[in-house]
Amino acid sequence: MKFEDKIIYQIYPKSFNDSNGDGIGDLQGIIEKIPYLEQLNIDMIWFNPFFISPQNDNGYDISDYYHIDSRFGTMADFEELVSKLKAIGIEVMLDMVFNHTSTEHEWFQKALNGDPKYLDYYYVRDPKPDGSPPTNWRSKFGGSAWEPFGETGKYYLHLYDPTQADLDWHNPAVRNEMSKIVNFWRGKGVKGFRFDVINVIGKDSHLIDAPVDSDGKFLYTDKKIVHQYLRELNQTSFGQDPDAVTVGEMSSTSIENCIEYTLAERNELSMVFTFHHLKVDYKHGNKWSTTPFNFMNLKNILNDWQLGMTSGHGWNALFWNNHDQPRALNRFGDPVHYREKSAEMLATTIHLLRGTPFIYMGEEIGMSNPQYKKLSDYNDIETKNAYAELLENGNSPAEALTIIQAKSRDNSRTPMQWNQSEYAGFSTQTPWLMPTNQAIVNVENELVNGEIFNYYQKLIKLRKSHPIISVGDYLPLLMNNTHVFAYQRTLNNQRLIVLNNFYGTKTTIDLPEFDGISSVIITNYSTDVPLTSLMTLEPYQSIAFLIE
Ligand SMILES: O=P(O)(O)OC[C@H]1O[C@H](O[C@H]2O[C@H](CO)[C@@H](O)[C@H](O)[C@H]2O)[C@H](O)[C@@H](O)[C@@H]1O
Repeated sequence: MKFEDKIIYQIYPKSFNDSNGDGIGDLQGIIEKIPYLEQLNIDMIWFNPFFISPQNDNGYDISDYYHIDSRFGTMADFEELVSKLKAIGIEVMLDMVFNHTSTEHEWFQKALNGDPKYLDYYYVRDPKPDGSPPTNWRSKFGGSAWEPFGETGKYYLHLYDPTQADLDWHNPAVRNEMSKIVNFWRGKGVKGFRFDVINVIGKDSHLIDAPVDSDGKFLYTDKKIVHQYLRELNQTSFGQDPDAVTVGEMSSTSIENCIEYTLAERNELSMVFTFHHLKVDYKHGNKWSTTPFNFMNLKNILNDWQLGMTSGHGWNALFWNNHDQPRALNRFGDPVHYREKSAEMLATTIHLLRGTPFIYMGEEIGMSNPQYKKLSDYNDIETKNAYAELLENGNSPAEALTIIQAKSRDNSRTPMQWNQSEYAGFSTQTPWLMPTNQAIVNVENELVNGEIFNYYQKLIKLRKSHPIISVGDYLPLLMNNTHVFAYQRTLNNQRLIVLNNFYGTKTTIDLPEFDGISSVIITNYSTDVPLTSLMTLEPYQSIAFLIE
C-alpha cells in the first residue's frame, strides 16, 4: 500500500466504546462504531495493544502476544473486526511492544526460575561491588531502571515500569520471536505495524554508567545496530508484504537516524513518530512543568524536520495527539474561546504537510483535557509516579495537581464522547476514566451542529485528490513571523501556500508576490479571500491557496 496519500486513525480500545457495560471499551464496541469510522474516509486504524496484559501500563506490558485480553474480547471478535473493516477499505495496524515484555510473560517467569534459555532474553546483571544496581540509569517512569531479579541477588533492566522488563535483542532467539509475532498477526490479515519505542532496542551488551551531567539516553537510543535489527525484522516478516505499512515510535531521535529508518531502499520502516515538536511546552526540557508553548521553537522544529526529511527522502508520521499526549487543543489552541477554529487550524497545519497524517480518536470532534480535580481521578502509572516525585521535590499538592492536569497521559485517554449522557454514550456503567465535558463536546452534537468533523472530512479528501499534498516538496515561508506558521508545497508547476494563524487575534502578514492564478482549496472561515501580498488572517484562521 502506498502511504503518502493515506490517513491513519488511532483508536485507544479501552476508551472507544464499551459494548458489554463493564466500563472498559472492547472490540465489539469498535465494531458497533464502524459506520462512524466509515464517514471519515480513513485508510487504516492503529489500535493500541489489546493483547493479554496485567495492564500496569494499559497494555504496553504484554504477557502474551498471541491472544486477545478477555477484557477486550476474543480472537473471533478480532477476526470479525478485521473483516468488517476490510470490507469498507480500512486496514488494521497493530501495536508491537518489542522493547520489553511484562514480567508476567512466561519468558520472564522461566528466566526467574533459572532457565538459562530465557535468562538470555533479558538484561539480567550483577550489582556493582557495593551492592547497588549495575548502572545509574533512570527509568523513564521515575526511579532506578534496575529492579532486583527475584532472590538471585542480580538485577534486571526496565527502561519503563518495573513490570516492563527490557528484552535483549542481541539474542537471535529474541529477534526470531519478534518476527514470529509479526507473522502471526499478518496471517490474521493485519497490514500495519506500529513498533513501540523501537529505537531503544539497541543497548550494548556491556552496560555502563551515564555521565553525571547526562540523562544517559545516548547510551541506549538510536544505536547503529537498531537499523540492522529493523532490516532483519523487515526481511523476515512485514517486508514480505508489499502492502505493509509500518511506523516506528522514536524516542529522542535525530533527523539523520529517521532518514535512515525510513529511506525506501534501506528496507527498515515506512515512517516514524518523533516528538520534538511536542516538547515545546516543557520548562527547561522538563515535561512535568507548566509553561506556555514556545511558538517559534514549534515552527523551527516542524520546519527542520520537513526540510530534513524532504532532502533525505525520509518519511514522517504527522500528528499532534496520541494516547501519551495531552490534547493538542489545550496546548496549542484555545478550547474555550476558539474551540472549533483552533482545532481546525491545528488539523490544517499537520494535514497539508509532507508525511502521513494520524488522527487520534476524538480530535475530529474537538475533544479536550478533562481537568480532573484530584489525583484519584487519574489512572496512569507515569502520572502517579510524577505526582509523587513533584511532591518530593517540594511542590505543594495544588501545584503538583496543576502540572498533572496539563501533562498527564490520561488527558487523551478519557472515553470517546458519543453523546451528552452521564457516561458520554461510551458505557452504561462507570467508565475506567470519567468523561467531563460531554454536554458540549460529543459526536451526536458535532455531526448535526458542529464544523470540525466536516472540516476533517475535507482535509482527508484533499490529500487524496491533490498529489501536491501527498508527494509535493516542502519549503518554508515567513519563518520570522511570530504568529503564523506558513509554508509552501511545490509539485511541477503547482504551488500550495498554507497559512496558519496560531493565535486568537487577527494578524496581518506580508507575503512575497506569487505568479499564477490562485484559488482557495480550504479555509476554516466562511469567506474566501484572494491571495494578496498583504493579508489579514482572522483568529486561528487557516487558509490554503493553490497556484496553477
Ligand atoms: O518522550 P520520548 O522519550 O521521546 O518518547 C516517546 C514516548 O515514549 C513512551 O511511549 C511508549 O512506550 C511506553 C512503554 O511501552 C508506553 O507507556 C507508551 O504508551 C508508549 O506509547 C513514553 O511513555 C511516552 O510518554 C513518550 O511520549
